[in-house]
Amino acid sequence: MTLLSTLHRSGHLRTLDHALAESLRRLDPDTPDAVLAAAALASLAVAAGHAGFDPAQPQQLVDAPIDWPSHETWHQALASSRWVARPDAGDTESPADAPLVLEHGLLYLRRYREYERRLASGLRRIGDSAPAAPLPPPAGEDARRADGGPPAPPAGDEAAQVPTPLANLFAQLFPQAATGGDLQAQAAAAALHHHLLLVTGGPGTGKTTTITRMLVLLVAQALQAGGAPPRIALAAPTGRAAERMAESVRNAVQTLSALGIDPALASHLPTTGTTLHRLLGTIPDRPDFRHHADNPLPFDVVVVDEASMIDLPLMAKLVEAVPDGARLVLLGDPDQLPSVEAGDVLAGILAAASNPRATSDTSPARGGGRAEGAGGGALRPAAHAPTFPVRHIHLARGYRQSAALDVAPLATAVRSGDADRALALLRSGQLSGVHFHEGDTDPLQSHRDHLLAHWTALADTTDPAEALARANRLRILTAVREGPQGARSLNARIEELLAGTRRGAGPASAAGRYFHGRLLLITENSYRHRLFNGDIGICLRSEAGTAAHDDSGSLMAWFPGDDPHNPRPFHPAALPAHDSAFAMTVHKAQGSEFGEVWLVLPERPNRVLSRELVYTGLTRARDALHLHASAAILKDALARHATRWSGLRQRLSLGA
Ligand SMILES: Nc1ncnc2c1ncn2[C@@H]1O[C@H](COP(=O)(O)OP(=O)(O)OP(=O)(O)O)[C@@H](O)[C@H]1O
Repeated sequence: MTLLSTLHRSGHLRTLDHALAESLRRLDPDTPDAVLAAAALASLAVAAGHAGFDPAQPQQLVDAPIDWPSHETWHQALASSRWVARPDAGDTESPADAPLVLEHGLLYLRRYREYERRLASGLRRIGDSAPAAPLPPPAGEDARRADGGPPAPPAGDEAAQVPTPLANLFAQLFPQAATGGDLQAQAAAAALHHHLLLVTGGPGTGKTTTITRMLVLLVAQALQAGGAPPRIALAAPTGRAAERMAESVRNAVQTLSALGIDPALASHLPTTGTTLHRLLGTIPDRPDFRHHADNPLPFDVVVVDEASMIDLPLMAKLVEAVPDGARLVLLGDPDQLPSVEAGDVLAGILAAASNPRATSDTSPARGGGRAEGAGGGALRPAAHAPTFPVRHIHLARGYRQSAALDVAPLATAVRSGDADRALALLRSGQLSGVHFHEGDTDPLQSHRDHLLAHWTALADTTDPAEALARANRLRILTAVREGPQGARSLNARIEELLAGTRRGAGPASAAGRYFHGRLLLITENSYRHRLFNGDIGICLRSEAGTAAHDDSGSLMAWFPGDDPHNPRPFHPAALPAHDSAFAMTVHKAQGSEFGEVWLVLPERPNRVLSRELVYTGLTRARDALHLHASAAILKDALARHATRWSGLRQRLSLGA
């Protein structure tokens, strides 16, 4: 049997993957089996979140006892195939008549190779655009970049090089900066010198606070130069994340008056955030946006939160829409799961940003081979000038103190894969708000009443904004969608339970029905509805319908809009693809926070389990964390990194 049919018959390929290979065979019946199978795997790889397929590690994509061709065999067949382009230079477009591209050891679907190329070139364009007031190179030091670009200050020195007219304001904003070592101050000062800035850190490390102060500095700089204040956009991949970011910025602005900052400066800061889709301008039924290279965004500074969630196509389109001379500031937590869709873009940028000769204080690269490094080190002093014009500062100190929840020590152990420490912390019961239900993988049985009380209470209100806010007070998060501990089966059970409650929101037969209080999760992007993968809504009957005993036609599904106080109603039958959202996967919960998180890991080992998944899940909790898992599964998860194949680091580092 050929490799293609082995993969197909064993159910490892999707219809789409197999159809691609079959169409190549139809066009040229002499196409070798190795090429057909690799084409199908390149298509499957994208669905698994990779930018391309690595023929040296097929078992990472398909975990089955298959007699794989050797890497050399595969490479030779691909390199000599008419379907596979091998561009001479990384920054040139690959020919449109070859659907596959072999580059940096990966086999790409052409479209994804082009996204990666366009992203790399867009990032370099932004980083290369000279700052408004370039700094002179420090005496005696060759600060010229290796690629001959404009002078860049040595990493870590920006806080000491704030231009004199801004020095007083800077000292007010960052009182600790004078003593040195204030990474928040360095990040803000870096924005004065760099157009491409990456500020990373875990929850509560002050990323938004820092960015707010950085924006005040940029406003002051523009005003002092006699210009208009910069036009600033705040954006995030999901509506919820955008809303959270804007709220944090508003909170940070309030603290400015205590520092004696002129309120007139802060008045130029935006008070609302937007999703990336809205920022770029969706066009109904099309994946393109209104803003692109030829119609750039009307902003001078674009700040994007939750950058780890952004996939390759979206990041490429964003970067191309950033106008020449504008700044792009990416905020994110590199220890979180990579984006659901293809990419792991943040990891690629971080890996390119970290200088191989610089000292790094933390995480080893995620996975091996061509998987990108996780980045995540503290400020990395450069031993020599980097070729990729980006500045990366990692904020390590947590500031958010919650008397209710002390999850930080656990998050640190999980992030570093220290299972013994994580288990000791969990078993000690000493972390406030953290509850370990060891060996109990069914919270619906062990904590039925508590959980049901939350969901039935959702049906007590008919005010959509209030209901959406209440819904966020508790969420079950799962590692997987299928299986007994998967989101799908938990949702089905929850709906059955709700159907049986007296006050209950649920219908007699829950499956597939819309009922008052049902939580919905959108599972595809719909530009027409402006509803996107991961958006959460709630079904509510109108005031009149509430008294009725049946689910009358007045039931609508409400989703957050631009204004959090004014959710948008949709007729349930007209919604894009969706599931219930009483329980949801950690992947879908990225960018959101919930009061109580009930994190349920599966009973059996699963390749999807990783330290990034557990870290992302537990850092979604604001007030309480309940972890349902066995010690063995937790150990298994923490031993694994979520790896992705991508050539972005090579493109950015090599300039190709
Ligand atoms: N240097 C600082 N000194 C004291 N408090 C700080 C400092 N920086 C931030 N904080 C406080 O820590 C809390 C978290 O800050 P912030 O919201 O900026 O963090 P974040 O990294 O953006 O968090 P998240 O990733 O969860 O959105 C806020 O209450 C903020 O006021």
